[in-house]
Amino acid sequence: MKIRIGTRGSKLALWQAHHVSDKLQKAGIETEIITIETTGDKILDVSISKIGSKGVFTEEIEEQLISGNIDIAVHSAKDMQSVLPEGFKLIAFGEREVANDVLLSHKANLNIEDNLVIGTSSTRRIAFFKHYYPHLKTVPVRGNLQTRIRKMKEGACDALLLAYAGVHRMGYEDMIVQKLHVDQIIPAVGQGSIAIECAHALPKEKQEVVRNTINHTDTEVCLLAERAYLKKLEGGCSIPVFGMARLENDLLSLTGGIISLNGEEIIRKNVKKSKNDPELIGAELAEMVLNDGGEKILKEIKEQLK
Ligand SMILES: NCc1[nH]cc(CCC(=O)O)c1CC(=O)O
Repeated sequence: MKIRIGTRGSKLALWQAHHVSDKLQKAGIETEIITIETTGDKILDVSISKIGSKGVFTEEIEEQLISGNIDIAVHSAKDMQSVLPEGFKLIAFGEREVANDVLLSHKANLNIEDNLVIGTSSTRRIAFFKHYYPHLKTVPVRGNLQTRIRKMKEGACDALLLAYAGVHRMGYEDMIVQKLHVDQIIPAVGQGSIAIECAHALPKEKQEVVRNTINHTDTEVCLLAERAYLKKLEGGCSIPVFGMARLENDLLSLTGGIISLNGEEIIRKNVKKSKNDPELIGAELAEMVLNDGGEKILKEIKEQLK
């Protein structure tokens, strides 16, 4: 059996594809990595929230899954919409890394109390920073990690706000100047984990081999809860919705919410229950968040992003 793995061409995406490929090879399975360029990779000058988040990084990859050119696609879990297009599913989640965000800079001795310019295009990060660090200015910086670092060094900003997972995978840990705490700057749903997508039509034996080799059960339970929450919030990646689940023995603790674009209003809730039905926990959290002011914030954000 040979598994053909589709991936975007960024260094981070390739790292993730090779990570999955190595695991499959260690399990005795032959692999091949196929790089696919997506619309999201081509459009670098426009913020993702403006080109529309739906599938800009996935559409071309899904075409290859349907045509059978590739068997599976490797993605960052947090880049995946909560509802996949008809005919596709996620069959495995890789073990999650530390999920927090970090500030990265080429300048030593930066202090978050200083008047820094922070590079980020994420509405969630911008809103959280407006809330907790109102003295800081944010500027949009797009592109893959290497491009963003180059733009920072050229003077676009003092520091970048990024997921630790990507920074770690790319080996830029020595540039981390501050770790943000997950209880304060709550990560995006799925942050730090890898998701494997396939077409429903992929032969069952291949699906099983991939799932058995790659899936990390504890991570999967957490991500099912988080993604069920995201689904109810109708959160595309441009909506500052956040959520992170953790296992505490047999209990699943899911904290999540929504923050207004200007950072002024935050709704943050927690549901902790038996891990047996993670999707129910996600749905329950969504109901609490929506009923307790989240619905109003969500409506306002959709108006503002139009
Ligand atoms: N939105 C881009 C993206 N998708 C996944 C990661 C990092 C890796 C991960 O969270 O798994 C990043 C970069 C970032 O947010 O800093």
